[in-house]
Amino acid sequence: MPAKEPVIILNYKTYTESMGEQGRKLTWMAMEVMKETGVRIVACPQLPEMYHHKNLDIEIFAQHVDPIEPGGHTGHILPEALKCAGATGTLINHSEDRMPADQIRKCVELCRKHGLTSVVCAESVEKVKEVAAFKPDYIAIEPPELIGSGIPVSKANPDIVRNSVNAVTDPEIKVLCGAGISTGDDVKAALALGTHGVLLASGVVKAKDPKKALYDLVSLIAPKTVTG
Ligand SMILES: O=C[C@H](O)COP(=O)(O)O
Repeated sequence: MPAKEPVIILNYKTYTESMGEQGRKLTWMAMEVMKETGVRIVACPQLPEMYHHKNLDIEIFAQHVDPIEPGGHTGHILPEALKCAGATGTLINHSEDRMPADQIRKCVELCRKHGLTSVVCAESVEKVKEVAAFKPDYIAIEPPELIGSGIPVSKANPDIVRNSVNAVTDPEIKVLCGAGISTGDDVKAALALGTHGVLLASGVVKAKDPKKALYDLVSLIAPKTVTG
């Protein structure tokens, strides 16, 4: 299995480029790059397709979970069902799928109960502080205005990343950053600011050559020589 840190979380969002067979290919590419370079990569495929990514040698996180117990919750996503589908973790409160603070807290608690890794997204340092009280495994700071922009948060707004890292005093909680990350340089800058990795999507999913983009992404942090 991959090295412990840092982590690259690749969110497939709902792009057509990450759907169906293309989505499966993307997961295989991520798996190959991870094996070859030793950098931990986590894939977040589209939820209805999670089963197609099960039992591969790569961690799979969901893009969302709901704060519910088994029962009558039509259309919702049950933490237990994510586990059945092969997920070992989930994003919570992504910028494109926000939830109120009490629901975030409940999701984190349910993740803990069911052994799922929780990655809570936050749009500001204030939100980082608020969700840190819920003790998720990861907090990803993502300024919404930079999401999908190709302008990396680690270079465009290093202060929000640095301040988020400093705001989390609990050593058990790891801080990631996301928005506009697409190159090895962007990842290196994110780590230099004290993060444990990045959360990204379009820089890889929408790249002409996603495998090349993945190799570039890990090129400056890989413990093994990158040949791709
Ligand atoms: O989940 C990923 C983030 O929203 C960042 O998206 P992006 O890499 O396309 O900017």
